[in-house]
Amino acid sequence: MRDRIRVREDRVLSKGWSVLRSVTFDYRRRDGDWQTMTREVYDRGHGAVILPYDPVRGTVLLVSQFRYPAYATGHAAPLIEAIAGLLDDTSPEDTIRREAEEEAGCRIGEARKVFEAFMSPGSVTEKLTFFVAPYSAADRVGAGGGLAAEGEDIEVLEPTLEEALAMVADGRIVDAKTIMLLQYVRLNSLAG
Ligand SMILES: Nc1nc2c(ncn2[C@@H]2O[C@H](COP(=O)(O)OP(=O)(O)O[C@H]3O[C@H](CO)[C@@H](O)[C@H](O)[C@@H]3O)[C@@H](O)[C@H]2O)c(=O)[nH]1
Ligand SMILES: [Mg+2]
Repeated sequence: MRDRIRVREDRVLSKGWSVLRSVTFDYRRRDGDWQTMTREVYDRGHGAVILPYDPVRGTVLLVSQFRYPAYATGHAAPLIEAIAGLLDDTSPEDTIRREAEEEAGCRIGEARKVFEAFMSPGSVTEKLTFFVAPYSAADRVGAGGGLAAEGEDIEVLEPTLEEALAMVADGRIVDAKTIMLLQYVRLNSLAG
């Protein structure tokens, strides 16, 4: 694609927690014609996400937390999600270990990377790296809850995989990364 894209202007519209740019570029269509377009691009870095599953008890570890952007669209309940975090200059593997301890008080042993995915590629640069890992009750070494100083107020949930999939079906789980990992664990028969 590189010979089909010429960036004309790259302008920062907003630089706060994240960076919002407006990029104007020429794009050579498949039929050879050039077209100029402008796209807003939201950059908040990359992230990583993990779903710990207990192969013996058939449970998964999830977290529940208030998400203002979801609330603003009318989703009043806290979001039930897989454990996730922004990379903050660390590798995806180190990030999911740190986040599993901080958010869910869970020590992660061997984690398996299962795929990477852009979650909203029309406007958001973020790519998520997805992991699963077996855990047992003995790996729950802390209370979790997240970092209160950063505004995190996280509840740890431990449903069975069946219960979690039922929550996807009835709309109690509406977070894409979480649905993807629950389905991965089901498709690969990892948690019963
Ligand atoms: N001050 C401030 N803090 C923010 C802002 N946005 C996020 N934060 C804080 O930054 C921290 C980010 O926490 P992480 O656990 O590292 O990230 P996350 O919010 O859980 O993000 C994960 O889930 C997202 C949603 O699915 C993913 O987009 C992301 O990649 C990651 O996987 C939280 O304390 C959050 O409150 C902001 O605009 N301003
Ligand atoms: Mg998080």
